[in-house]
Order: sequence, then structure tokens, then C-alpha cells
Amino acid sequence: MNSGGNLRSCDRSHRSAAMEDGKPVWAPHPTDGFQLGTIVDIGADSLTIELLKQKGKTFLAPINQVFPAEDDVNKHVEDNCSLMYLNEATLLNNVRVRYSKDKIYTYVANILIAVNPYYDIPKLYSAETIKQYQGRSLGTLPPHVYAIADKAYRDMKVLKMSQSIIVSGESGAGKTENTKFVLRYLTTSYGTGQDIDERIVEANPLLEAFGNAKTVRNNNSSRFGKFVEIHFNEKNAVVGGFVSHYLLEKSRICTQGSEERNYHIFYRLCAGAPEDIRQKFHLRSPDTFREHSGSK
Ligand SMILES: Nc1ncnc2c1ncn2[C@@H]1O[C@H](COP(=O)(O)OP(=O)(O)OP(=O)(O)O)[C@@H](O)[C@H]1O
Repeated sequence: MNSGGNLRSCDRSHRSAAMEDGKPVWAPHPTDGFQLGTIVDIGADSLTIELLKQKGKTFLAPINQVFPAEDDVNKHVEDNCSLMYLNEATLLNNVRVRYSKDKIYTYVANILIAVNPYYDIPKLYSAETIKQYQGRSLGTLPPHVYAIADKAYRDMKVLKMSQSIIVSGESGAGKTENTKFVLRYLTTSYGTGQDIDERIVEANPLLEAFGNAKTVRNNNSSRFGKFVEIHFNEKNAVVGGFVSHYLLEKSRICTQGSEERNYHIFYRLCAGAPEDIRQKFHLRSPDTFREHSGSK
């Protein structure tokens, strides 16, 4: 995060100069997020902004939330640190422009921002793409979760120290999917070619059956925290894995909010359990259970 700190102070010195010369600025619109405009009046602690796309239309914005815009707002960069002015608005605009071109990954130095595309982008995670990223330094290829996985692997090899990748974000952001891409990348690239590689990856559907459920925000929401370890031998090949789990939302087993569901395993049992198990657990149609629980 050091580079972020440096950039912020450099941004401040650029900022006032850039905003005084009548160049476009990003200002927080009361209803429409950051909008491009020019400053037409300066108040004590607010600025009057005229929208660039609607001449004559103005709105007020707090002075400390108005930021200088890049010269070309349609241009995008792979690393937000390469922006001339790095601020909340230019960062969001850069990520948005990239997202509109199916470039869902963007760096902030060695941090990766991922935006969930909610559809399969062709070839983004293909076997060829995995090969391309092997052994390549961060920044030599377009931003990708594979590049982060490879950097962690190379750092482990060089520094001979355990490495961690922290994946965070709101529900539905893509944490579970990106974690699986990291696992797939490491086992494919640096596995021993034995069945342990597949077993690490194949453990996920099982974990998800018991710990994931449909919520209003995500059809496959992980309802537990996960700490996934990948173990390497002295030759730096994958030899095992371990998953610790935390704080499973147990209440979901008995009651679910409207529009939400129980853990996937419940429906799988209802749909496909053999007759003896169906009888033992008194399994019927999932709809019957909802009626009985009274949670509709
Ligand atoms: N890179 C991607 N490409 C295509 N679809 C994706 C990608 N990332 C996420 N998705 C889609 O978005 C859904 C939600 O993503 P995911 O389950 O990874 O979110 P999450 O951050 O783990 O959420 P939660 O915190 O609720 O578990 C996935 O089931 C998948 O359909």
C-alpha cells in the first residue's frame, strides 16, 4: 500500500492546479454518482458544477469531493497508479471503462481489483491463458488473478516463505470464483500431475454443497469464512491442501428469509437421495418443508 500513499500526496499537488484552469472535473452528483463538469462558481465549502454533457445544467458539490479528471476520460490504464490524477472518481471511471470492454481486472500496484462480469468471458480462464501467465512478472501481461497467483508462487520460491492472498469484497463480488481460479491455476501450473491436484479443486463442489446457499444477492453465496492452504514440497510442487472454515451460518438450516434458500445439499438430497435415506430423514419436496416451517 506504500505506493498508494505516495500517489495521494502527488495527487494533491496536481489537484489544485488542475482544477483552477477550467479543465473538466469529476463531482459527486446528488443522484447520479460522479459526473464530469466544469467549476462555474466557488463557494465557502461547495462548488457549483456545470455538467459537461448538459450545458447550463448545474449542481452543488462539496469542495473536498471534487476531483480533477484525466484529459481523456475514455482512455483506460491497466494499473490505476498510472493515472495522471489518482482519486476516487478517476479510479472508478478507469475500472468502469475497462469493465465495459470486458477487462474485469485492474491493478492498483500489486493489488488486483476484480469486477464481477456475471457471464463467462471467452478464453479468460482457458488452459492457454494459464500457460501464458506462468513465470511472468506482475505487469508484463494484462491484469489477471492468474498473475497474482503466479507472483505468490514465485515469491514463495524465492523468499522461501509462506505467502497469502487475501480475497475480500461484498457478497456476490466474485471472491469464491476467483479463489477457485487461483486454486485451479496453482494446481495446473505447479501440481505433480497426480490426483491430489484434482482433489484440491474437486473439494469445492462438496464444500459449497454444505456451506453455500441462494441469497437475495448471490445464487451461490458462501455462508462461511474460508482459509485455504495449499502445501508445496521442497521442489515447490503442490502436494496437498487444507481448508479451515469459520462461522457457518447455522440458523439457515432451520429458517431462511423469503427469496432465500437452505444449503444446496438439502435440495440435492430431496432430488436424488436413495429411498432408504429419504425415509430415514423424512425427505419430501422442498416446498413442503417451507410450508411447515412457516417462513414463507
Ligand atoms: N470472473 C467471473 N466470471 C464469470 N462469472 C463470475 C465471475 N465471478 C463471479 N461470477 C458469477 O457471480 C456469482 C457470484 O460470485 P461469487 O460466489 O464468487 O461471489 P462471492 O464474493 O464469493 O459472494 P459471497 O460473499 O456471497 O459468497 C458466481 O456464482 C458467478 O455466477
